[in-house]
Amino acid sequence: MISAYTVAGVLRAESVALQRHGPTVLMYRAAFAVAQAALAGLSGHLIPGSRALLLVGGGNNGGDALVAGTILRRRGVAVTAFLANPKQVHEAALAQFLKAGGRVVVGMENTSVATLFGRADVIIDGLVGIGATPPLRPAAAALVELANATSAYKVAVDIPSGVHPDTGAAPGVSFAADVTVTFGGVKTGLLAQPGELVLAAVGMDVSAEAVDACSLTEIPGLLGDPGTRADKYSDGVVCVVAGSTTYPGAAILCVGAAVRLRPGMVRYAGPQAAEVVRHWPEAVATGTVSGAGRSQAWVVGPGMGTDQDALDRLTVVIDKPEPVLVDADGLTLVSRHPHLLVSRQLRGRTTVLTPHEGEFARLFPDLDLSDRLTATRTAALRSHAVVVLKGSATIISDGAHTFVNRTGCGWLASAGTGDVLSGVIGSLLATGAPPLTAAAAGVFLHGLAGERLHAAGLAGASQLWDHLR
Ligand SMILES: NC(=O)C1=CN([C@@H]2O[C@H](COP(=O)(O)OP(=O)(O)OC[C@H]3O[C@@H](n4cnc5c(N)ncnc54)[C@H](OP(=O)(O)O)[C@@H]3O)[C@@H](O)[C@H]2O)[C@@H](O)CC1
Ligand SMILES: [K+]
Repeated sequence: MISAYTVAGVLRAESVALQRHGPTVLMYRAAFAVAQAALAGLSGHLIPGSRALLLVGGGNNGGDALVAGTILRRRGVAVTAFLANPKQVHEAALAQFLKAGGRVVVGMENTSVATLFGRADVIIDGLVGIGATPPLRPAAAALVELANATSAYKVAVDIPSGVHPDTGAAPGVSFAADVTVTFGGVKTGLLAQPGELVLAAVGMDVSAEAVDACSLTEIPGLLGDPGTRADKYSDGVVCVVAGSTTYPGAAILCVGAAVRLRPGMVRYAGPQAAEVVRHWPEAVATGTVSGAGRSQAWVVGPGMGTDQDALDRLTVVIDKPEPVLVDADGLTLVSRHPHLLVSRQLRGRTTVLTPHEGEFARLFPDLDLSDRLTATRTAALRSHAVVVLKGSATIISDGAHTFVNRTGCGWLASAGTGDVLSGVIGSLLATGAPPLTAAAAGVFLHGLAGERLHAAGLAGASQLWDHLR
C-alpha cells in the first residue's frame, strides 16, 4: 500500500514548498524526473537521434513538459512540442525550450501531424495536470487519441490527462500512460490507474496531508509469531461457512487459505465438511453453523449457493456478534434481503463485504462504477461496513479511510481466487485486527502471492496457498 493525497492536500503542501524554493526550482525538479522517465523508456534506442513529442497545455503541466523537453534536447534527443493552446503557454519554459533547439508545432491542420505522432519514440503528456477537471476539451482530447494510437512510450506528467486527480474517474478519453511521474505525493486518483507510477518528491512535505497509508510493515504483526502463541485458540479462530454440493471447491479454497496463512485453528461449517477435512485434516469441520464452536471471525458466502438452505446459514452467521466477512453468494443473498445487513448495522457489528463489480452493482445499483474510489467510499459509509471492491486495482474503504492495492497480476481475475482472498481476510480478522487493516493487508498479501506464483510460472487459485506466507 502507498500513501495517497487529494489535490487539495498537495496544493497546501505545494504552497509551503513554493515559498521555500520558488516555482522555477520545483518545476525543474519535476521536469528532471519526467526526463529521466522518458530516457528510461528510450533505453534500447540510441538516445541522440531518437524522437520525443511533447503535448503541451496552457498551464504549469505544459511548463513541466517543456522543461523536460529542454533537458532531453540537451541530451541529443530531437524534441517537438505540440502546443495545444498557443495563446496560453508557459512563456519562460517555452523560451528555454526554443533556445535549446526544440521545435514547435501549432494546430491540427498541419499536414505532418500524423507523421509527427507516428515517428515519436516517446510522447510526454503535459496537456493538463492537477489544475484541470476532466473530461478534456475537444482539442486536447484529439491529441490524446492520436497519442494513444501510437506505439510510442508514453509518459504522463503528474497525472494522465483526462483522469480526475482525486477520484481516478475518466469520463472521456484519457492518456494511456506507460508511466506517470507524479510530484510531491501520489494523487488518490492515480492509485487505480494502470501503468507504472513514479513519485518525484520535488521538495514538498506532504506528510501532514496523507489520507491513506498502509504498509508491508504492518503485516508481520497481524500474522503473529507462533513462538509466543499460548495455544491453538490464542490468535483467534476463523470459521468458514462456504461451499455446496455444486461448488465444493469454494469451501476447500477458502479454508485452505486460512489454514496456510494462520494455522492456529480454522473451523468449517457446511455441507462439505467431509471433503474439507479430507483436504485439510487440521480444520475442525461440522455440518451446521449451530454446531460450530466459538470463533473470533466468520467468513460466509463463497460457493454456498443462493437457495433457502444457504439463506438460513447466512442468517445465522449474520446474527453473530463477531466480525463477519460476506462474499460471493452471500452478497447476492444480501442484495435480495437487505434487512440482513441493516440488522448488523443497527447493532454496530463489524462487517466486511468483498464484492467484484457485478456483485457491487447488485448491492449498490445507484453508485457509479466509473468512479470506483468514490463508489467504494460511499458504499462503505452507507453500509457501515468495510467494502473491498475487487478488480485490477482493488479498493478497500471504511468510508473514512480508503486504500487502493497495487499488488497482484492479471490472472488473479480467475475462478477461485476470490475464495482464497476471503479465507485470507477472514483469518486476519480473527486476530482482532481492525477490520480495515485486516482487509487491506489481506488484499495486499493475496496480490503478492499472485505475483510470486506468476513469477514462478504457475497459475491457479489452489496454488496461491504455497505463496501466502
Ligand atoms: N504540485 C507541485 O508541487 C508541482 C506542480 N507542478 C505542475 O503544475 C501542474 C498544475 O498546474 P496548473 O495549476 O497551472 O494547472 P494545469 O494542470 O496545467 O491545468 C491548467 C491548464 O489546463 C487547461 N484546462 C483546464 N481544464 C481543461 C480541460 N477540461 N481540458 C483541456 N484543458 C483544460 C487550462 O486552460 P484554461 O481553463 O485556463 O483556459 C490551463 O491551460 C501540476 O499538475 C504539475 O504538473 C510542477 O510544475 C511543480 C511542482
Ligand atoms: K498530464
